[in-house]
Amino acid sequence: MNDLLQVEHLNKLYPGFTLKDVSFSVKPGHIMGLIGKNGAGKSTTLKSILNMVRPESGTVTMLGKDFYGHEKKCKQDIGIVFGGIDFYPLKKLSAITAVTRRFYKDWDQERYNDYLRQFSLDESKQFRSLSNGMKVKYLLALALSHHATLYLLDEPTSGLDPVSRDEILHIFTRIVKDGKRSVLFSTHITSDLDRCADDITYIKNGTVLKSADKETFLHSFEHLRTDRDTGPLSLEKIMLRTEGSDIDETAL
Ligand SMILES: Nc1ncnc2c1ncn2[C@@H]1O[C@H](COP(=O)(O)OP(=O)(O)OP(=O)(O)O)[C@@H](O)[C@H]1O
Repeated sequence: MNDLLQVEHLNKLYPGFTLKDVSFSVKPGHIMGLIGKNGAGKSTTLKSILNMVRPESGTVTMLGKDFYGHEKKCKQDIGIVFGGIDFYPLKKLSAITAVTRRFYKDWDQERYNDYLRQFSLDESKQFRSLSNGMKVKYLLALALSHHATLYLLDEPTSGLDPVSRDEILHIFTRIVKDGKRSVLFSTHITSDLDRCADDITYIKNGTVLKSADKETFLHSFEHLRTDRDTGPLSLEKIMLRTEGSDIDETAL
């Protein structure tokens, strides 16, 4: 089966920041984690893929189609979550859902109601009155309720307590289990990826440092290991050492 997402040579120029030649692909049945420190370009990558910001160049093939040429059709088949966007802050959840539901041909009200219950969401509340974690859960409930094939999620677990994070990671694992769907999500919480990711893409200063299946990825950072490391390096250690901020606590 073909990759569900192929990103090739994506470039986006902001004053003071450039996303440079970003390429990677997501296989069906896989969960890919997008890591990188604050300001590395994770959100810009996801936004450029989705044409939420217009990239200078590059191609995005989604579910076998050129995304920029078939945006409307492709969007039916993808679930998207972007944190930090308080759209319709004064609207009640029920009103936002009513608009969303109309957009998706494959909207599944029963599944949506199940997620409302599972996430303890009250539809009569205004979006702005939700806690940050509840906002993320609500956006996830929308993204998960129209039988998408590909999920593109910007920090979907940030702001969630450990129990809720666990719940969400289980949902991701369940989604990809049939081998036909995929999840791409950015995160700072590398332990979430230790637990559920098949593949990792590491963005540093706007470029892809490494994109590979987790085993190959971890192996390619073996050179960062020191004599004091007993086991393989965790993703967190890899990031800390790559970014040059791995403080030796025994030296303090
Ligand atoms: N609309 C914009 N105009 C100008 N610069 C922007 C814009 N959006 C993002 N940037 C810049 O692009 C760079 C990458 O930002 P981005 O949000 O992609 O990083 P990130 O890896 O998602 O960071 P974080 O982990 O903090 O969310 C930053 O320097 C940011 O200031």
